[in-house]
Amino acid sequence: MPSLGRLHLITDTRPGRDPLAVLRAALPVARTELVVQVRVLDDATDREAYDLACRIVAMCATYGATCLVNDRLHVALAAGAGGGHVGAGDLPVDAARRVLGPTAVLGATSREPVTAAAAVAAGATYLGVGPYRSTTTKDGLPPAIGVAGVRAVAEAVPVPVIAIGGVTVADVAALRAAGAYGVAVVGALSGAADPARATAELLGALTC
Ligand SMILES: Cc1ncc(COP(=O)(O)OP(=O)(O)O)c(N)n1
Ligand SMILES: Cc1ncsc1CCOP(=O)(O)O
Ligand SMILES: [Mg+2]
Repeated sequence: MPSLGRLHLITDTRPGRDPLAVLRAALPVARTELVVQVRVLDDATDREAYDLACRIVAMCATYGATCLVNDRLHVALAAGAGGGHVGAGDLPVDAARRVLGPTAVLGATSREPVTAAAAVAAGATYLGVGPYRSTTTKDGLPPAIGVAGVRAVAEAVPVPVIAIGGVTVADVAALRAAGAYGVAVVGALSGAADPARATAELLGALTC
């Protein structure tokens, strides 16, 4: 299984956003430390998801970065991605593992230690833990878990914990101190005036 990058960039495919431009800026900076998660809107077709995933798989390959696909594991397989990410409304983790096979990267969403440990037992190789803070990027999220919530999960599992939800560069030191291995972001890169610089700042905080 490949080692996991610490900076997870989740594609922002909302109207007016340009996920490929953000990726073109981030990839040369973060290279193997970048994990790109292809996340499309619910109303996107599988064809649209597949086309985007294929482009991102190819871009990642140039830099040794890992591409994962959110939710749609058949798209991950078809596009040759390194794995996928599932949450409560998606395939259960054990089923996702069967779909992806034994060597794929498989992320699972978790917000507390008991389900986190169960996800690892079912085959998750990392956990997306949050929301750390409230965020406007996704509707309908449960309350933020903060640093204490991230720490509780990190202490309970032997796999990398990736904190998600409203994460900015200013949060990274505290999250790392709480046991997070890395962070997943949408807005911190997609909304940045200079995504290359924002990538360098996040990476610096993650790897110091
Ligand atoms: C790294 C990471 N962590 C959590 C999530 C959220 O996944 P999920 O709960 O399935 O919600 P959607 O992203 O599918 O709306 C994630 N995608 N990545
Ligand atoms: C998909 C998802 N799941 C929990 S928070 C979130 C969105 C994170 O986006 P941002 O980094 O802009 O808060
Ligand atoms: Mg999901």
